[in-house]
Amino acid sequence: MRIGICDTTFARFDMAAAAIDELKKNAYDLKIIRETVPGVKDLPVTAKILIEEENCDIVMALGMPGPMEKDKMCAHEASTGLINAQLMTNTHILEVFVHEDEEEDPVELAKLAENRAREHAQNLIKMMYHRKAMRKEAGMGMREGKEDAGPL
Ligand SMILES: Cc1nc2c(=O)[nH]c(=O)nc-2n(C[C@H](O)[C@H](O)[C@H](O)CO)c1C
Repeated sequence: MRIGICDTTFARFDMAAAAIDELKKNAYDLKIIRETVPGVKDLPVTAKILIEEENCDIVMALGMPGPMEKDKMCAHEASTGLINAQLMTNTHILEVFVHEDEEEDPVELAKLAENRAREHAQNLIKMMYHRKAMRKEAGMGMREGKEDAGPL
């Protein structure tokens, strides 16, 4: 299994390291290919290159949009790009974004970034190895990085 990881220097936390650690703890036949780029708008092409040129079976794209309006616009553009890259390649790219203004306290923001990266890595494992486990969570209000919302 070849897993692509792309992340940014703009982010203020090394989410890729957390995701890679989580993947290695939960799966064994992994080859992880990591590319770091400046920011979220560089992630779509990087993910597509990981799929098409590095033959990755799935990709995690990790980034941190800043708090300004222009940052949120940037994140939206990046998300659209990531969706296009998935459709063009018929390959999942898990978008793992932590917005800098999701938490006031930098300690809490770091915890959120770590947890969200790890929980998306766990999702990747389920998607690639344990699809039944994913199915069991349908409609359960699952969230990554914070408390699950839970089912209605
Ligand atoms: C405004 C802006 N905001 C962000 C951001 O919030 N998070 C991020 O990761 N990158 C941002 N960037 C940089 C772009 O994503 C990209 O790196 C540059 O436009 C170079 O292609 C830009 C230009």
